[in-house]
Amino acid sequence: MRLYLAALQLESFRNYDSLSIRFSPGLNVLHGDNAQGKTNLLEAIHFLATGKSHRTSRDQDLIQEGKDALRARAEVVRKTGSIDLELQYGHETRKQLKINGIPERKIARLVGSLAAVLFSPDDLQLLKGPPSGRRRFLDLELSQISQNYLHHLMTYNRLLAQRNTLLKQPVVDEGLMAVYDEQLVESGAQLIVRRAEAVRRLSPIAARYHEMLSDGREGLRLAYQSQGADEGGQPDLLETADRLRRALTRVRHEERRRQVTLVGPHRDDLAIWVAGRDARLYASQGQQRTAVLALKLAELQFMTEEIGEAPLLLLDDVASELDPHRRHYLLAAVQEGVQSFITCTDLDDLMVRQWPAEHRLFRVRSGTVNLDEKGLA
Ligand SMILES: Nc1ncnc2c1ncn2[C@@H]1O[C@H](COP(=O)(O)OP(=O)(O)OP(=O)(O)O)[C@@H](O)[C@H]1O
Repeated sequence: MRLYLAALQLESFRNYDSLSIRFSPGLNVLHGDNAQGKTNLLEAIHFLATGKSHRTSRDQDLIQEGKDALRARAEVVRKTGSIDLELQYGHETRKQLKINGIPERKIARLVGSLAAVLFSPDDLQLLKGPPSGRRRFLDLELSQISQNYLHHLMTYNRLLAQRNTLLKQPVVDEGLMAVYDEQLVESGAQLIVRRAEAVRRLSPIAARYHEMLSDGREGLRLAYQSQGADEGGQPDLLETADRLRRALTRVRHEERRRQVTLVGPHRDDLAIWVAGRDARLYASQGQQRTAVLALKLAELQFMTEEIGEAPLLLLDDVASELDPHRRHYLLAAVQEGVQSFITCTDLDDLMVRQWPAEHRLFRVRSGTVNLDEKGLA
């Protein structure tokens, strides 16, 4: 089973003035020159799935230049029925969510409507880039399958910001600090336990994909690295909270000196080993591509298992970044009962002959999207 996006409407979103479009439940190819709006379209889908853009943390950037507010609306088909999802956001108004026409107070209520795995050229930096990218990879995946996780993540981030502000005061209020510490430990332990469990499950799935992609030559292993968890073990909530509490006590003086919170899930990392070596340090270009692809395919499978339906697969110009062998595996995933959206400037990169019958080809040109009736034939 898969969930799918049947229709999308945009108003004043990036370079889309007004757009209304219906998609294939199978493959959707978005073809056009550079800077026409292909990525903006995937960004809109990601925005509806997660409440956030995948490439900016500044929501204002999404509003069309010269306009006051944007609107994005999706018709999502799930096995339980269809869902009408709407997000509005303005320079003067905060983000507003409606599900089936009913306003929801919390954006976190988005979880459970639309889910997506996005793969863009930036992801190729996942291995060699800073740990924040790898934490984000885990957070995005878990936030989309669990409202509870998203709730803890938002709580943790808020507490962390408050605690860091407190640490910067000339005189630290010890009573308040003790309260923050306890709350931070509580939500932090939740994040660590959920992330570590997800990594434990992702590891063998990613290893399987990796083995296929490297013709069985190289093994891949993932581990969650945290001061609050045993590497590889299955952490227990109380034990993790205890560890975190002890770690906070240990770094107490150092934190006062540096005026920032030094332990917790915001400092953790996802370790990736390829052929027994730390890929974050040693992976070659080719090894990085293979490992990232294996991670993304594993994410898709893991989310499918968790949600009970395959999420959307959004591929932003990645086919051109991969060699034919890796591309073949990626495109095979596209055909296995997943609704996918692929942007490209050159259709030849997509190995058109292998495409399933259930597809639509769209031409994207300066903020307009037109269905090409001939399709990929
Ligand atoms: N807030 C905005 N208001 C209006 N136009 C915008 C806004 N943000 C971006 N754009 C425009 O959107 C276009 C970029 O679109 P997009 O990033 O989707 O390109 P693309 O079609 O994916 O191209 P490429 O193949 O180069 O990635 C640019 O012309 C840019 O000026």
